[in-house]
Amino acid sequence: MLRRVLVAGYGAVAYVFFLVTFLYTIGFLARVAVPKDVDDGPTGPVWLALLVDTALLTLFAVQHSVMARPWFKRWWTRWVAPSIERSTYVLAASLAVAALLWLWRPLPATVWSVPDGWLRWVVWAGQLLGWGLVLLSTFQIGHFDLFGLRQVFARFRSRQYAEPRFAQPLLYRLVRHPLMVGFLIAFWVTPDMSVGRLYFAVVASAYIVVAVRFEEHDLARQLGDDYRRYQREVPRFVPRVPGTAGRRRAVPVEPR
Ligand SMILES: C[S@@+](CC[C@H](N)C(=O)[O-])C[C@H]1O[C@@H](n2cnc3c(N)ncnc32)[C@H](O)[C@@H]1O
Repeated sequence: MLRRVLVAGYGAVAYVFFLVTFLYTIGFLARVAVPKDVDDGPTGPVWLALLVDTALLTLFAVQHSVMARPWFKRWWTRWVAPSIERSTYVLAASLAVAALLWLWRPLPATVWSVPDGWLRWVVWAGQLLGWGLVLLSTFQIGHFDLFGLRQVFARFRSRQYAEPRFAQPLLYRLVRHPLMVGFLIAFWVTPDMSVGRLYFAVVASAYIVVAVRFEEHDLARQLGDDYRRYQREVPRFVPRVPGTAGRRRAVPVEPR
């Protein structure tokens, strides 16, 4: 019983830590309601800021991509119980984000700034829409599975955990990566773009473009022709314009 309580507690702590870093990231990029944002921090030579920021972004990218690979999961679940595998991944990812938020070095020179007025509010709304899309997408494919909570609570209740099926809810019929589209919108749609924030947006976007290829490679291996058909039917990031020749309905995909 104690072990099951500890597992559930560990999952809950990992989830809360994720929520805190996620909300902080929104404030960090928006420069709202956080003590240290993307344009704050120790100043110094540009080369040092670029070096530190690149190292922080690389740490996140390597952690996120390596730990998500099936071969890595097979390897480390020899030591880490499968019920806390996802929570540990979430904890590691949140630690990498926390390090980035804490140690990020600013390059505050302005690239663009939208003057006060209605357009500025429209741009803010666009950024909020991006974050909303991120959150909504997680719920479409199983928010509590993605962040490890269902796994630890299945263990707590001594139930067998079943991975969610490969789903094609609304957003996933429009594009294959709505969650990443949400991030791209949140990173780029901003009324105030500094050099440091632009560097963050460029590197993070490049990482997203590479990371989804790894994810698709794994999904194609798991689901075979069904996934390859889904790739043909549904665009990666940009929805098709209704009425264009390429528009077709997505086909059902077998469960994972
Ligand atoms: C962080 S989520 C990102 C999902 C997707 N790349 C996106 O941007 O919306 C990554 C996890 O989602 C899973 N996944 C991707 N597409 C899915 C779908 N249509 N249904 C269920 N799970 C999916 C992947 O297997 C992976 O474990």
